Amino acid sequence: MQQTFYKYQGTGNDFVMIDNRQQTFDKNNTKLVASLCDRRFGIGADGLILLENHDNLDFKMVYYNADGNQSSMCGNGGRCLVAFANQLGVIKNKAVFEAIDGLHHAAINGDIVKLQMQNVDVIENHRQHVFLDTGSPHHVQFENQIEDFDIKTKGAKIRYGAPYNKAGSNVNFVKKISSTEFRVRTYERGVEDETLSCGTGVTAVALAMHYIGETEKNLITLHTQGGDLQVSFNAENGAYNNVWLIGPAKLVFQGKI
Ligand SMILES: N[C@@H](CCC[C@H](N)C(=O)O)C(=O)O
Repeated sequence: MQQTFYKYQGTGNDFVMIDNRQQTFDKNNTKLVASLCDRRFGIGADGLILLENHDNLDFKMVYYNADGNQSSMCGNGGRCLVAFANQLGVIKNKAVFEAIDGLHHAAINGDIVKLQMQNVDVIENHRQHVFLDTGSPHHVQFENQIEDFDIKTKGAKIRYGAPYNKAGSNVNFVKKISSTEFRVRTYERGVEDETLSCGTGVTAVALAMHYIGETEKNLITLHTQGGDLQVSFNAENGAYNNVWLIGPAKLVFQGKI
């Protein structure tokens, strides 16, 4: 049976979207997911997302990295899924859905999708980096030569090294532009390369920069390779709530597999 797929992107972080409300997709087929995400032999994407029915909420998000494995939360993917649900008529401009890290509220206005992220109350401030989990694990460190830097090699070394080892972490390199603007490049676990943008990654950078005193603002613009995102939050004694990831999410094309 042929299956319709949709390709979405959020600041260049791109995803294959499948409406799996009828449970027609072969969910445990890692090779199939990886082959659909392959940029030469497949559709090409950083990840694949299933939109599924939920008993009490608008829908459920099931996220796979480009390597074909289910993974932790994807912020840009969540924003793209909200745009997809809106396009399908599953929601009308507002959503509450379940992802692997819990419940998410979201709102869509034109191309702009606002996604509420999980509260963060544990942030590790190490000598050379900050580590936190914003739904996915993120290592954050400064890099002044950020424009001219081998993200893939340097990112992989950190991602596979101690203390992360096989389970790994996403790795974000940051340059401060001002107290409201930071430049970010991200090496993504499960893609095992730089992606043009990472939603949980820029969220981690915004909270980390506030936590270590690089900013006192609570609305931060993050410049990624694929465009600009914003993160807003409330800070209370080193803990963060009411965290929102804001930016564009767009349909690129659709087809049949
Ligand atoms: N692109 C993502 C992050 C996806 C999850 C990540 N690759 C992992 O396995 O931790 C985002 O926008 O948040």
